[in-house]
Order: sequence, then C-alpha cells, then structure tokens
Amino acid sequence: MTDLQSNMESFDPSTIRILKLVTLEGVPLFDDTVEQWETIWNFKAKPDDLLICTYPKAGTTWMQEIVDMIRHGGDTEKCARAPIYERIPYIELCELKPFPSGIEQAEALPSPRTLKSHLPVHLLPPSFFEQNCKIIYVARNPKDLAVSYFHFIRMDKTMVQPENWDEFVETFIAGTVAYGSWFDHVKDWWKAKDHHQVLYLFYEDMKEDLAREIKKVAQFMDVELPEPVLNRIVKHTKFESMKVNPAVNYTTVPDCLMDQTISPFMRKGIVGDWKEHFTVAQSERLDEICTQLLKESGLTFRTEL
Ligand SMILES: Nc1ncnc2c1ncn2[C@@H]1O[C@H](COP(=O)(O)OS(=O)(=O)O)[C@@H](OP(=O)(O)O)[C@H]1O
Repeated sequence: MTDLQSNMESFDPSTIRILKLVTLEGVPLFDDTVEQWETIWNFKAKPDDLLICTYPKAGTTWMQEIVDMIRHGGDTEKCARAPIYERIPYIELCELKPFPSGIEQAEALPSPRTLKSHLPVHLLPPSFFEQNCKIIYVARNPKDLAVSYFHFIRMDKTMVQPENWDEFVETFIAGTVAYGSWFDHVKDWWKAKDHHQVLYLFYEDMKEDLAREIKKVAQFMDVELPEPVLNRIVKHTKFESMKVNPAVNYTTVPDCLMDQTISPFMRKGIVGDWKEHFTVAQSERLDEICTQLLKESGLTFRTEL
C-alpha cells in the first residue's frame, strides 16, 4: 500500500469541509486552489512532462489510464501500482490536508511525469508553455458533460450541492461552476493548439473508435505501439474494464469524500445520456448558445454517435 492510500484509509471525516468557489481572473476555482495560487502559478514544469488537460468530466481519467498504459507498454500490472490520482497528480488540487497537494505529489515523481489539470489556458502555469511541454486536451459535448458533472457533484462531499438538475443546467450555462465557462475552456484550448504542442481530442471520437484515438496519442508521445500492445490497451481502457478497476474507479477514496452509492464515478460512460436529463427547452437553448458562442471557432461537438 502506498503512503497516500494509507493516509486515505485513516482519513478523519470530521475534517471535510465544503469548498467555496472563488473567482480568479474570471474563473471560479476552489478556495484552496486560490489560496495556494502563487505556488501553483510558479510550478516548474519540465520539458518531458506530459500534461492531460480537460474541463471536468470530459474523459480525464480515461485519457490518464491510456497514457499510463502507453508509457508502460500495455503492462496492466504496472498500471495497478497505485490509484490514478497518485500516478498522475492533479496539479492545482490542494484541498484535504493532510494529503499532499498536487504540486507536492508532482515534485515527488520521477521524470518523465504525466500530470493532470482542469485549468483554462490563461491560468495554466506558464512553465508548461515555456518548456514546450506536450499537452493532451480532451473535449466532450456539453450536454453529456453537464449530466456527468451534475452526478459527480451529487456524490462529491466537498462540493456545494445544486438544488436540482434545472438549477445546475443554469449554473453550467452561466459558467458559475468550478472551472468556469465550458465554452471559453474548449475554445481557448482549441486556439492554443495552433501555438503550442497540443493534441486536441474528443470523447465522442474515443467512444467511436478507441484504437484509432489511442494510436493518435501514442504517435503524439513518439511511442511505437505494436498491434498486441494496442489491443491490450484498448481492452484495458474500455468503460466496462475501467468501471471495475479499483486503480481508476476512485473506489479507493473513502465514502465520506465520494459517496459512490449516490452515483458511481464510472457512471455510464456513453454518448447521449443527456437525453434522459435535458428537457426539450433546455436542449434547444444550449444548442442555440453553442452555435452562437462556438461559431467563430469552427469547433463542433457530436451529441450522438
Ligand atoms: N473508459 C471509459 N469510457 C467511457 N467513458 C469513461 C471511461 N472512463 C471514464 N469515463 C467517463 O468519464 C466521466 C468522468 O470524467 P473525468 O474522468 O473527466 O472526471 S474528472 O473530471 O477527472 O473528475 C464519467 O462520465 P459519465 O459516465 O457520463 O458520468 C465516466 O464514466
């Protein structure tokens, strides 16, 4: 068992508090992140760091496991060495003392490191760009993402609970949720790919043809993937496999922090679940706003396959 896991096991539930959102340069972030902002902003990325960046609930964990499998030649045992949040630190996370912050975890890792962030482009520590680090961005259509975010918040005991789905949709569209406007996030990272080493991928494409998207990731990482290794990675990172894998499904996090009886972290893993949640009016409104806000960017999203 790793130190972090034994810390998890002895975690004192009475230390949990609900995180407030504090706006930093137009983006609501968790208060602990903002308190530690100077340390986060001054994080020293190394040239061989690989960053996985997403708006929350876009398929981060999925990409984390794919990258770790590629780095380890498809060796599933090596990828079970620790939970995903320990193998790939979430750099701006610094809630929950006495756990180490994302930065402390990153600093303790040997290179080459893989790191996770949900930060928008303008808040990413500048060293990632100065060091010309490779960045993989995963985007997901806003309807399925909003549904996933809603259910995640319901089970995450450190987040302010929305009244109900209708209220959540409004806050999501208004960008008053953690990490701010989804529209700005996906658009700004889309623009960033023209100036930096950013591989921009879509959750829906991964669902459509996982092998094809894994090959793109491996090529970006300059790793040759022999067919049997690719097949192993595909099998290991399918939703059905990840759902029952304790190294990625967050079941190692105590229930008092993430109550997966309310909603599992690996919930449905599909494209189109939004149809079970959005009213026709909500769906049409979001479509309209999307068309308006994304039209100049050329970015389009698929909401069904
Ligand atoms: N392998 C695989 N295939 C398909 N879908 C997958 C997979 N792994 C994770 N997921 C789904 O991704 C959603 C969680 O998103 P994130 O990992 O980005 O969450 S987080 O921001 O890191 O908390 C969450 O989506 P929903 O099921 O729609 O809630 C997960 O189920």
